[in-house]
Amino acid sequence: MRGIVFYGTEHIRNKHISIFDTTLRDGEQTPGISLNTEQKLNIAQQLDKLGVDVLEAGFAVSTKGDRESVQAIANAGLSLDVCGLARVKREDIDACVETGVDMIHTFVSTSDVQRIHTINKSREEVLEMAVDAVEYIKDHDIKCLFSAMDATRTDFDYLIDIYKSVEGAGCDIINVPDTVGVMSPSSMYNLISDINNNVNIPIDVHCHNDFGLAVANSLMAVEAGASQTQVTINGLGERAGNADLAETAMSLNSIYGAKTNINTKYIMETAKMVERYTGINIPAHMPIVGENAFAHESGIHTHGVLEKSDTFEPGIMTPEMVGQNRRIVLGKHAGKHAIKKSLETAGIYPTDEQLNEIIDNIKSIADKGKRITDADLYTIASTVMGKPSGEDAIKLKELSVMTGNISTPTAVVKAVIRDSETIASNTGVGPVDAAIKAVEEIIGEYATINIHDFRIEAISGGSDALAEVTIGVEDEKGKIISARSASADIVIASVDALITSLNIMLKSKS
Ligand SMILES: CC(=O)SCCNC(=O)CCNC(=O)[C@H](O)C(C)(C)COP(=O)(O)OP(=O)(O)OC[C@H]1O[C@@H](n2cnc3c(N)ncnc32)[C@H](O)[C@@H]1OP(=O)(O)O
Ligand SMILES: CC(C)C(=O)C(=O)O
Ligand SMILES: [Mg+2]
Repeated sequence: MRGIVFYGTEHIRNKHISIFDTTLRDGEQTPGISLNTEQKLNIAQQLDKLGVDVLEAGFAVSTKGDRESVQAIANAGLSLDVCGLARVKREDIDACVETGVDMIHTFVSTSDVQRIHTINKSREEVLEMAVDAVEYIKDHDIKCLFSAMDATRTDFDYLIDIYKSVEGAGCDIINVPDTVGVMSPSSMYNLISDINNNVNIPIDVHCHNDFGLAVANSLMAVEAGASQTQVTINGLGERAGNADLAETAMSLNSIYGAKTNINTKYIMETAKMVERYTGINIPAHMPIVGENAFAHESGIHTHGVLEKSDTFEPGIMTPEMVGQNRRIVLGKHAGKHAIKKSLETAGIYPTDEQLNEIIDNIKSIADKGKRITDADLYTIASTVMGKPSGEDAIKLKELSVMTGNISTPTAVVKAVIRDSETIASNTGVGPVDAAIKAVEEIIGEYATINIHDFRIEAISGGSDALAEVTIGVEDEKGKIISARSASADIVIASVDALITSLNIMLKSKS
């Protein structure tokens, strides 16, 4: 049942749209990001697995490192086309050619504001430079993509002049960049339709997100006839970034019914890899890949979702399709259906009266602004139901850490696990990391630790503040088990929260 989603866009249905990923070029232009060759190669291999058609690997002339990365990716035997960026300069094009790329993306400013204030050339000179660059690329028998930079602020007649000239010079595909993200969706539709009426080669679009319209503008460009869109993982890129790959590809796939080569089940894994390498966190509410994209807390929603997920999810896009998990979160807005289900999943069956008391307890904790962890839920339930929650499998006996400016942070953990005493030590980037790794070491044969989230908050002010740590550990089935602990010692709070969630995990396994 697709409701009204195809209304007026039937012409895109089943049309193949090529996905051009520029995470390693425009994405890396995000202020503060620099990826090394190994990271770029790993991302390139992941993007190949994801099914991207063209990958812009970098700007070869810009640094030695970029040249090496582009070369390594071009020679990695990937199935996608590897593209390198070049100004309309032979030196830049030569640098790309030497790396062995399949495609060269050459660009020049065409808007008056950029032409006058950045390259200081007349319109005629820019046109000549563009044609010369395209001819030079084609002399090397390499696919050529030409971008009229700042196309969306360029005089239309001149823009058409330049696109027709590069087409005449043998260019394979033209790109229409909305370099500073100023288009509205309907203006983008009209512009691409008009360009499409004037050229006979494929059209690609590159939209920036200054007004949050990058994905909408890319989709309108496709509606108007563009056959390729430029995107980045997690929407990275200059300023507010570029159109996000996941949002663009999933909209094309699920809303329009268009065809892309994207293997959507790898979307989440790719987003997480790029998050890890770049250090730019994915916001919780980001569509598709955000932690909350398929999470439900409100009672009315969770009740519906537990009955049938389509009630409060798009339905045409499920978490499974994109490698995500659906989560039911307990908190201020939770209702009895969700709380009952969460307890039943752990084998806890309260009476209606007990359930009401558990709900009251949860709501009063949540009203104080606290998150409800699994550990809170089970503690409340065992108190209300008067049943001990069972013996913990892991009992911490000793924890010691050594840290300082000249010593590597090291932790030693001693614990009794299912009646046998174990001791382990490990090092880390800080004392908390070292302690968590030492726990990982002792627990190794019983469970795999996959920490999904980790939050530290100071409860009071001052250097003697209580640190509150909330930890979420993912089990083998993708279920996240959360627990919280507070202590004046941040390492003790972290280890305690971790061991509490592991004990819940082990109880549910036995
Ligand atoms: C919208 C975009 O994303 S475009 C891509 C932007 N990406 C980057 O700039 C990242 C990598 N860039 C770099 O490492 C450097 O800017 C380089 C190596 C390319 C050039 O560095 P520099 O020679 O130090 O010049 P600088 O960056 O200060 O200025 C840009 C130069 O390129 C020229 N230029 C800019 N665009 C073009 C173009 N498309 N074609 C030809 N020349 C161009 C400018 O006129 C200026 O030349 P000038 O030095 O003769 O005045
Ligand atoms: C190089 C070009 C396509 C670019 O990144 C832009 O115009 O934003
Ligand atoms: Mg850009």
